[in-house]
Amino acid sequence: MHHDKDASPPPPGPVTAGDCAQLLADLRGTVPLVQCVTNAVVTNFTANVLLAIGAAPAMVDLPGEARQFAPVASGVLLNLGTPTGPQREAMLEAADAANSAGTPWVLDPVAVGFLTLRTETAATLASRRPTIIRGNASEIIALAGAGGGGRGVDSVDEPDAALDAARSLASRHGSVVAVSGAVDAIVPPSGTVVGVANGTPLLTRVTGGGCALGAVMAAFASLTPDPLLAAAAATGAYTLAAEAAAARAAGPGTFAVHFLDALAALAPDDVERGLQLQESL
Ligand SMILES: Nc1ncnc2c1ncn2[C@@H]1O[C@H](COP(=O)(O)OP(=O)(O)OP(=O)(O)O)[C@@H](O)[C@H]1O
Ligand SMILES: Cc1ncsc1CCO
Repeated sequence: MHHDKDASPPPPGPVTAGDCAQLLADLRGTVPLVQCVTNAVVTNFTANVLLAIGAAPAMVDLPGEARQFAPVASGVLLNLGTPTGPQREAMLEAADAANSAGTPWVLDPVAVGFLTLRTETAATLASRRPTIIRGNASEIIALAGAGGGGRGVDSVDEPDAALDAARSLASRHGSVVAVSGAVDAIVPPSGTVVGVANGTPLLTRVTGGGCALGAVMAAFASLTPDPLLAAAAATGAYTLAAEAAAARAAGPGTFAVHFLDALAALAPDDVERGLQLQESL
């Protein structure tokens, strides 16, 4: 793709493609250590995605160990996909330990709404002020208390409908809220919403497409004090790699394999050239 810097329009908002590209370069230089308390379905995929992009995964999800690890981790992901009792305990202690140590952390409220246990746990975790809350439209609407949730782990709502819910969640908890969809919306506690228009529907045809993105956000959040930039840069790098993989894939199976290759091959320059940021959501 040809890109002429001089002919580019001015950056669309507080986040620029150049800032996102630089953050990917920083990630490669830093190799952030990401503690994941995540679901049984996506654990292996998530660890491989982190390794492929240039981070280091650690699936430390035992009570007692989770609080010990969070202060030494670069970033923490708490994902409620298959929330066993011990995992819920581990998440609560990891959130507290991360907050005490200043470790950024990401909450992914998978399938909240209809299911009481995870919904209550998600509300408790949200009140502990995650750095970033990441979910699909139905999850964000349900966590904000505005809807009943999706169909299992999948969204039945459009991201547009989730924008108001995301704004209210973001200001309530002081978190950046990232809503995934065809255009991902990244919503700060106050100020301008950033849209990332990159991506491919194939990301919704493999399990963990959203869950692994949460882990990548935790990696990026360790690199900057600006969680809006971190969430946008993570989403941009992730969805650009997905586009490259989709161009080579025959279907979901080969997509997943090509996706790991594309994450590893993605260069900061690809982000600078290919990122499609939007401001007016
Ligand atoms: N229609 C679409 N077109 C392009 N990309 C999409 C589309 N829907 C989702 N995506 C991308 O897929 C990724 C995962 O989003 P999705 O909404 O599927 O998450 P999720 O439902 O939480 O996933 P999961 O629970 O399976 O991990 C995001 O990066 C998003 O950009
Ligand atoms: C399929 C599934 N069920 C619980 S968690 C999960 C992974 C996608 O969120």
